[in-house]
Amino acid sequence: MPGVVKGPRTLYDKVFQDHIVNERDDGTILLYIDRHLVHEVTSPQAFEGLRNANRQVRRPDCTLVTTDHNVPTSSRKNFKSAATFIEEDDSRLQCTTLEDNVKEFNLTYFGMGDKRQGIVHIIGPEQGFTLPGTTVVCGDSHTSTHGAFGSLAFGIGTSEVEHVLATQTLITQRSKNMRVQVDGQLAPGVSSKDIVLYVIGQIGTAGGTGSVIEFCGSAIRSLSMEARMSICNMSIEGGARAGMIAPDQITFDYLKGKPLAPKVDSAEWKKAVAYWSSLKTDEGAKFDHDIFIDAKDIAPTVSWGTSPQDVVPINGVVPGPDDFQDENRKKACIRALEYMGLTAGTPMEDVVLDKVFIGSCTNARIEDLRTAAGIVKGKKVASNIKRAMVVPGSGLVKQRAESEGLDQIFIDAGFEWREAGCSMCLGMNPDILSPKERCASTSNRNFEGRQGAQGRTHLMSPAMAAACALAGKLADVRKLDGYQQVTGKAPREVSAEPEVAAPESDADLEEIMDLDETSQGNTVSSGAPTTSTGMPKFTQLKGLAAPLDRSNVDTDAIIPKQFLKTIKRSGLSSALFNDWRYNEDKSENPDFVLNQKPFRDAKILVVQGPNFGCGSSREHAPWALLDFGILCIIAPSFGDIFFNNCFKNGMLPIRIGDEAVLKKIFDEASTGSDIEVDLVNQEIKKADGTVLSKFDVEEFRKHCLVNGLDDIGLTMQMDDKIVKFERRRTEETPWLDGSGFLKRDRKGPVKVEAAPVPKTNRGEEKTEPLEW
Ligand SMILES: CC(C)[C@H](C(=O)O)[C@@H](O)C(=O)O
Ligand code: SF4
Repeated sequence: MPGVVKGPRTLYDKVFQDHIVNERDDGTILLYIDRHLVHEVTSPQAFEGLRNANRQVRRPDCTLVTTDHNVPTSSRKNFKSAATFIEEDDSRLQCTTLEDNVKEFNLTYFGMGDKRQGIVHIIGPEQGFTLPGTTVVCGDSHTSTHGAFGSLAFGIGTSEVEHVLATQTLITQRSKNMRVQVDGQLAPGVSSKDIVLYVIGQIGTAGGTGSVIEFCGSAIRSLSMEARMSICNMSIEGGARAGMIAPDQITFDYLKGKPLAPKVDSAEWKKAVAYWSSLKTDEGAKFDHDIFIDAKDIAPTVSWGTSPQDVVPINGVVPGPDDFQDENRKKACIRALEYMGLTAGTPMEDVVLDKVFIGSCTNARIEDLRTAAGIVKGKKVASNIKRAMVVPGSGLVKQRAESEGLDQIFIDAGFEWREAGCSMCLGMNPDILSPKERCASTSNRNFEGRQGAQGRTHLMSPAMAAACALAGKLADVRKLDGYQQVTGKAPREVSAEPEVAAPESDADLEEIMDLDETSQGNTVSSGAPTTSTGMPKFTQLKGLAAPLDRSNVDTDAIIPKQFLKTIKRSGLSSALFNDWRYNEDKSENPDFVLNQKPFRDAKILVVQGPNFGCGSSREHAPWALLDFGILCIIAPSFGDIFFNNCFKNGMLPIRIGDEAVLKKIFDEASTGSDIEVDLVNQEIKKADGTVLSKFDVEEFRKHCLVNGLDDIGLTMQMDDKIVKFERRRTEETPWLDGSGFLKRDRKGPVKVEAAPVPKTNRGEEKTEPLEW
C-alpha cells in the first residue's frame, strides 16, 4: 500500500492529505468527506442501519439527495407524487422510502416534482455542490464524475453510505497514482467520450485498479467542464478508484453563479480560488503508472463487445479471438461475439441498430444535447429505428434545452423527448431494451443485460449516437455534411475564454430556490428489517469451493438491476448470477457451476479470471453471494468497490496474483474437495491441511473480520478528532459548511454525540478494543 508522500505531490496526494482525520501505522486512514450525494437505490438499508442504532445524520448540510434510477421518464404533466406516479411497486417503494428517510433525517431532497431533480452526478456539479479540492462520495460507482473539478470523488457501497451518514468520514487506504496524459489536438468529430473509450481500450477495465487516475495534457486542458466530466465519469470503467483533473480557469468560470459555490467576487470566492489554484501536481511528483496518448490517434470510437474495453474505431471491423494474445481475453471475445450476435471481421458500419439512447450521467448534459441536436437538425431518424430517445440528465438541463429549442429539433427528427433520470442506461425503470435488440447508447456500460435482458449495447459519443440514429446502423459522424460545425471545435488555448454553458442567471435561481424542496408526502412506511442482521466473526472457513472460469465478472452479472429494487439486504440468493444461472424459461442452466451438484453448497468461489466484481458499486452483489452461502472469493484481482464491500459484510476477498498458484487452487476446488481458508494464519489449505497458498490481507481489515467489528461504532469513538477536523475545515475552507439552500432552516452543523458503547451492525455490544 502506498505510504505518506514526502517531496513533490500529485493532485490526488494533496486532496487526500488535506482530508486525513487520523492515520494508523498500517496505513488505515479515517478520511473526512465534504460532500455526500444520496439516491434511492443504495440508501434504504443505510438509513435503516442508522435507525436501528439510533444514530443521526452528522452533516445534513453536506448531504444532497435525489431520486434518479427508478423514476419513469414519461411526461410529468400530471405528476402529483412519487407514490401515485410510479407504477412499478418495487420502484415506487424505493422512491417513497427515500422520501420518508429524507423527512425523518432532515435532508435536502430534489424529488420528481422539483426541477433540480436529475441524475445524481449531473445535479451535484449543476448546483455547485461539487467543488474543487473536496472529497465527494455517493453510493454509486460513477461518483468519479465529480473528479473533473479536482475533487477526490469515488463510489461507495451501502455500508459505507451508512458510515458517512453517521460520521461524515470513511475508513480507507491510500490509492496509487496513475497519470493519463493526452496531448495534441482532437480531430473534428472526436469528443471527450472518444478519448475515454480509447483510453479504456488501451489500459483495459482493470488498468486503473487500486489507482486514482489524473487526466492531464493539452487535449484535456482544452476541454469544457462538461466534456471533462464525461472522462472522469468513465474512469471507473477503467477500473480506477477515481479520476481527477486539476482545476483551472475553465473550472472556476463554470462554478461562477452556481447556487452552492461561494458568491463570485466575495472574499470567500477569492480565498477559494486561491486554494483551488494550488491544486496541481507538483513538478517532479511520482506516478506509479504513466500512459501517454497522442490525441490525433483517437478516432470516433464504438464498443463492439460486452465490456467497455471492447472498443474499435468506427471505421474498424469486429475483432475475433485471434486478435487477442491473452487466453482470458480470447475466451471473453468468443462469449461476447455470441452475446452481441456479431461475426468477426464485419465492418462496424454494417451493424444495423434497433434503438438509440442519448442520456446517462456520462452524456446527458446541455453540451451533449446541443451536439446531438446539431447533427440531427432538419433530418430524420432512419425508419428501421424502433425507438430513439433523448433523456436530459436533470430537470434544469431539460429546461435549458427547451429554452434553446433543442427539444423541438429532436422531436421533429423523430426522437422522444423525455424527463430526467437514468432511463435506459440500466433500465431499473420502464425504459429497457427487449431481448436481442441492439442499441447505440451514450451511456457507460455495455455489460450483458445492462439495458435489458439480452439487450446489446454499443457505447459511443452523443455525436456518434445522433449519426447512428440517422443512418439506422453504426455510422461515422465524420461522413455527415457539416459535422465539423457541431463537433469540430478547435481545441482552445489554455488561457482562452472557455466555451462553457453560461451559469443560470440569478433570476432563474431565485425561481428555482422557491420550489418546494421536499417532495410530496407519502404514506408507505419502510419495509426494511427493524433489527440489523449482524456480522459473525471470520477466522477459519472450510467448505466446498466453486470454480468459476470467467474474467471481468461485473456486479451487473453478479446481480442484475431488477433485483436492486429492494430495501432489504437479505433474500437475494435466488437472484445471484441470475442471467447465467437460469434459462429464458426460468429453468436452471445445468452448465453453470452453482447449479452443479456439489457446488450448490459452496462457501468459497474461486475465480480464474481477473477483475471480479468490477463495475457498479451495488452492495447487493456481496449480499447475494452471502445469502447464497459464499463467504470468501479467491481471484487474481477485484473491482475496488466490490472488494471493500465484501469486508463490510464479514466476507473475505483474497487476491492471488500468481497464475500457477491460483490454478492449483482452482484445480483443487474443481475436484469437489473441501478447501480451508485460515484467516488467522493467512493460508489457503487443502482438506488434509496441505498449504496451497499464503495470502495478504490488510491488518485493520483482518482485525475487524476476526473480531466481527462494526467500524461505525469504532469511528464514533473518534468523535473528538472529527470535531477538531471540522473546526479547522470551517476556519480554512468556510465555503464547505452548508450554504445557500443547504443552510436553510439549519443552525449550523448538526452535532452528534459519540456513542458511548460501540455496537455491531447487529446491535450487539462490542468489547474488543481497537487502537486507532
Ligand atoms: C445502482 C448503482 C449502485 C449503480 C452504480 O454503482 O453504478 C448504477 O448507478 C449503475 O450504473 O450500475
Ligand atoms: S451509470 Fe447510468 S444508472 Fe448509473 S448513475 Fe449513471 S445514469 Fe444512472
